[in-house]
Amino acid sequence: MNREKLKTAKRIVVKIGTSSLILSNGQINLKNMDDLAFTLSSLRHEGYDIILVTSGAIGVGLNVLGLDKRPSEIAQQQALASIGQVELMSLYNHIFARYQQKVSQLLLTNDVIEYPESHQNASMSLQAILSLGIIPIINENDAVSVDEMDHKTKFGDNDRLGAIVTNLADADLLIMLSDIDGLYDKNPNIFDDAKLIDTVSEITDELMKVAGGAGSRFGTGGMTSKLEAAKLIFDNDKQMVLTNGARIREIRDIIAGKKKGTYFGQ
Ligand SMILES: Nc1ncnc2c1ncn2[C@@H]1O[C@H](COP(=O)(O)OP(=O)(O)O)[C@@H](O)[C@H]1O
Ligand SMILES: N[C@@H](CCC(=O)OP(=O)(O)O)C(=O)O
Repeated sequence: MNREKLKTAKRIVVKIGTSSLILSNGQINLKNMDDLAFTLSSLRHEGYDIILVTSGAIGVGLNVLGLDKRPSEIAQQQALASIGQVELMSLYNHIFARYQQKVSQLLLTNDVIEYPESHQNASMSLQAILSLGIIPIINENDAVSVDEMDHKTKFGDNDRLGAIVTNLADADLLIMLSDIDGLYDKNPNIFDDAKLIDTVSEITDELMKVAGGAGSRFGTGGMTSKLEAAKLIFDNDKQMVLTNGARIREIRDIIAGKKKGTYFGQ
C-alpha cells in the first residue's frame, strides 16, 4: 500500500556513499560506478529527472595518493577531498559518457540552508541543469566547508546533503545507496539475528536507538545519519528508500513499488 506512491516519482535524487564507491582494499568500485551510470542514464533517457549526490572525494583522494588511512587533521582531509573530487568527476564524466549522458558538478555548502538567496540561486541552477537534460552530480564543497562556533558552512555528512538536495530540487524521492540492504531492527554488525525493516512511517526515539555507526573504514555517520536524513524527508513530506549500492540496478524495482530495501514514507 505505502509503496504505491513510489510509482508516481518523476524527479529522483540518488545518494551514493563512499562504502559503495571504494572497495575495502582502497580501489575504486568500477562495477558499482558503471551500474550507477547505466541505470541513471537510462532512466534519464526515459524522461525522469535525475540528480546524483555522491560521496567519495576523500576515498578517491586516498586512492590517488596511494594512502590507506584517512588523516586526522582537517586541512589534510580537505586537501584529499580537493584532489579526489577531480578524479571522481573525471571518472563519472567518462562512465556516463559511455551511456550518452552529460553530467555537471555542483559543490555545495550549508550556505544554501543558511541564506535564502543562496537557496534560491542553487535551486534555480539545479532547475536549469535538469531542463537541459543533464544529470547534476553534487557533493559538499569539502575544501572550504568548516564547522566552527560562529561559522558553519558544513552540512555534516552527505546523507543530510541528500535530504537537503531532495528539498532544494523539489524531488519526489531520495534513494540512498549504502553497503547494507536497508535498516535493520538491531545493528547487524553486532547482532546475527537482526531483521530488515520493510517500512518506516515515523522516526521515533526507539528507532534512533537501533541505529549504529559506520560499518566500513571509509564510511562516515553510519545508520544514525541516515535516520537524521529521513527526519528531514518526513518534515518535507518526501519519501526515501534505503537500499544496497551493490545492487544498483534494483532502482528500477524500487520505483516500480517492489519491496526492496527500507521504505521511509507514509
Ligand atoms: N540498525 C542498523 N541497520 C543497518 N545498518 C546499521 C545499523 N546500525 C549500524 N549500521 C551500520 O551502518 C553502515 C552504513 O553506514 P556507512 O558506513 O556510513 O555507509 P555509507 O558510506 O553508505 O554512508 C552499515 O554498513 C552498518 O554496518
Ligand atoms: N563529502 C565527503 C563525504 C562525506 C560523507 O558523508 O561520506 P559517506 O558517509 O560515505 O556518505 C567526500 O566526498 O569524501
